[in-house]
Amino acid sequence: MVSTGGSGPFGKVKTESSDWADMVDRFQKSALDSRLGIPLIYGIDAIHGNNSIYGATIFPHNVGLGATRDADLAQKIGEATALEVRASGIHYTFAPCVAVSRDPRWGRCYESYSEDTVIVRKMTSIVTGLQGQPPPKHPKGYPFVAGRKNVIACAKHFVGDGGTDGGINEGNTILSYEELERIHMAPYLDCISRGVSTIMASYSSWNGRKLHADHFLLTEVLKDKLGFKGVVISDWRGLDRLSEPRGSNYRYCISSAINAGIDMVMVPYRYKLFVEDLTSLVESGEVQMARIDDAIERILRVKFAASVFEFPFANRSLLDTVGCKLHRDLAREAVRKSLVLLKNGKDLKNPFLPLDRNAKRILVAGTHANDLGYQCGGWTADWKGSSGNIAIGTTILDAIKEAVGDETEVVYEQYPSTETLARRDFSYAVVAVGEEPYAETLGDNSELVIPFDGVDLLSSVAGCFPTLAILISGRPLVLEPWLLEKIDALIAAWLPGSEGGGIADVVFGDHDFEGKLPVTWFKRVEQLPLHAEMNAYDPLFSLGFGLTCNKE
Ligand SMILES: OC[C@@H]1[C@@H](O)[C@H](O)[C@@H](O)c2nc(CNc3ccccc3)cn21
Repeated sequence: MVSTGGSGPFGKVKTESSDWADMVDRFQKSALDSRLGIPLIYGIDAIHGNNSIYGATIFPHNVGLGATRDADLAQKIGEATALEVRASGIHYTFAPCVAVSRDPRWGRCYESYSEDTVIVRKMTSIVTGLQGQPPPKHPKGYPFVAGRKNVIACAKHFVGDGGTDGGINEGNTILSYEELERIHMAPYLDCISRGVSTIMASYSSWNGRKLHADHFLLTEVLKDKLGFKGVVISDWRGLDRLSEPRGSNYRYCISSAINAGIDMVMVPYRYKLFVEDLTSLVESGEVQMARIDDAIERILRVKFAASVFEFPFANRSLLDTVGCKLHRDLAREAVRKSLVLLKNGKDLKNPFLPLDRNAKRILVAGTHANDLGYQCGGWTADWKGSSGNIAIGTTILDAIKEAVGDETEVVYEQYPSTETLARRDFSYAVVAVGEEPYAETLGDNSELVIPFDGVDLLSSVAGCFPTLAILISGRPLVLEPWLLEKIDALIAAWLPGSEGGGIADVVFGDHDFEGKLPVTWFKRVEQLPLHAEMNAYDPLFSLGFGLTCNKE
């Protein structure tokens, strides 16, 4: 069973882990009472913590983790996420996304660790965190889940989801097989070596062929050549997208996908029709029983590996791990390490950061200074996320207030008034601007400008006071030279999640900046796609760029 887009226990807005455990266990009891008594697995998109559940630790989205390049950190985040997911009775997360995002216009770029395959490959360590470390002699290609504190993982979306033409979500990746293998397929070999239990097919196409119906890539390459012995799962209504109009000729769609190598299908609505049609296809011989046997064998293999036969129900002893200090401290460390310092002072001899925590009076402003939903981004609480107190955590404003000295006055105005801008008694200003949360195609964007009049806000404040700009976004956005000149310092904070304290830790000098750009920062959208492998590479900030505060 699958929860997507915020679906969960009925009747509750801020559902908690125990509510989910109650719900999943009820479904599980029905499964065990069925004819064969085979336990179900319950899946959810726990992609930056157990992000659908209120009170869960919300980690930075993958683009921020890519800026850390820290494989050990990613593994620890996987371990923490697995605990919080199992506490809610859920066995399976549709994570990690190992897309190699080659164009920031893509609405899912923040789910990708990097435009650089090497960085994405490094961050697949999260699979080991989620599932556990396979023993040395574990057979290659076979799924592995260590125990009740681990979850079934899902590498997605196979293959080339981040390489579509124009960054169009669910679009077409136009590459030779060699380029597809080198750029987009490489991280899957690492996931398979780590014992990943499932791999999700991409909605996108390769050279005009839909991945969900591509026998060559799903079976001949993934299963035969790479030896993957886990489950290939479809995306949500991925089969419906195999025909036009979407969902028509469903029997043909089912036949194409199952024969291509899809083993498990996400059918949220028309599941009865699915069962009828597939049964009919097997009876007619259009789908061979051997294909069904292969799919069932893989599904049972994952369920046995995940010990759901032995332990089908929620492990409620883990409930006290949800949002615990250990996990929040880990998330705060991840935030610290993800921040990329793009500008520090109007000349190198006068660095602007770290800020004076004992300044007399500071102004905090901007749409993203006091909005937990904005700093968490999409796939938080529900599918596309939202503004407001949708999680438990610390906003940038909260963090600044906690970090400054007792004598320091913090004045907060989302949009500073003319009276405030006319004052001359602020030591400096911190202005947080950025994108509103988005998911999938809703995030496709070819302008990539800072929304909510963020540029005007930055300009008006920086025209009055020394100003640190913090950009909360899933990707690089347009930064005009005049604006860069006007502000005193600039941090790319990506989508940091619940622990805004990590930003204050670095801004006030308790820790230095470590983050390096995981993606190219373009000058103009007309340059796109623009990545470090290209000959004509003229970015505003290169892949790997990032300043530090210390002199050496
Ligand atoms: O949530 C399940 C999957 C997810 O794992 C995939 O990465 C993603 O491509 C995906 N998209 C949908 C469809 N999105 C949706 C959003 C709100 C309500 C219903 C469906 C589901 N899923």
